[in-house]
Amino acid sequence: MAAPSSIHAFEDGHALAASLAVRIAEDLRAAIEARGEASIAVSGGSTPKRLFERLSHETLDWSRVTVTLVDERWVPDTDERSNARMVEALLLRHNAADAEFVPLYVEAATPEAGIGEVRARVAAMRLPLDVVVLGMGPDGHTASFFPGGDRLAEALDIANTAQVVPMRAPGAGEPRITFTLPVLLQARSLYLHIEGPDKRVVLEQAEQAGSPLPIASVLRRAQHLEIYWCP
Ligand SMILES: O=C1O[C@H](COP(=O)(O)O)[C@@H](O)[C@H](O)[C@H]1O
Repeated sequence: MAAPSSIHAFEDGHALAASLAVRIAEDLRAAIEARGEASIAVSGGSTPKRLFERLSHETLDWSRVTVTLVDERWVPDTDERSNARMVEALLLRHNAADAEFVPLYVEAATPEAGIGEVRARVAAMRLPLDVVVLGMGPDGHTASFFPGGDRLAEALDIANTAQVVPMRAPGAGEPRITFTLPVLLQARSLYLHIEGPDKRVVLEQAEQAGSPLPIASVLRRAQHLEIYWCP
């Protein structure tokens, strides 16, 4: 692997979530101290649930924090598949209820039709993001960088100036929208949160030279990546 990365292994998901929540809260407090505000982009899927629960109890000035997602499924937040729905249900409550949320879904039939509005939302955010927490699917996708994605090359292009792009892929279910790799890599703190032995195997495959797995692009390009894992 070309990029420096650190792996933090925990005995279970509870210990991992407790530790990562403390770490993220430190990052957010430091950003508020330095710039008066903080931003975080989190992943969807099932893995971050415990993390969101722990993070929502962290004590910091959440009214100065903007929360968004690294990617979204093109469904409204009334849909069980919505990543925003999970963030709203598990993260934006308790102490974190005061945070501002910037969803990546807008009311449009397709991500291609809604991309202009989403880009305007994202343009209103101060970049770089302070914290990005990536996940990874068993197929090696991260954010919505799916194997076989119709815009995968565009999304992974380090020279791409677009901040978000639509994405469709055989393994993605519904159409998606995703932050591009350059935006995610610019984060001041970049984490990868994965759980389970199968995902550790996928990670090891991605670490092999020339791996075509989308997560391998993150491993190769990240200036510094903190990997949080438990069996
Ligand atoms: O669809 C998605 O999947 C990945 C991984 O999800 P998990 O359920 O295996 O934890 C997630 O990182 C991504 O944000 C999400 O849109």
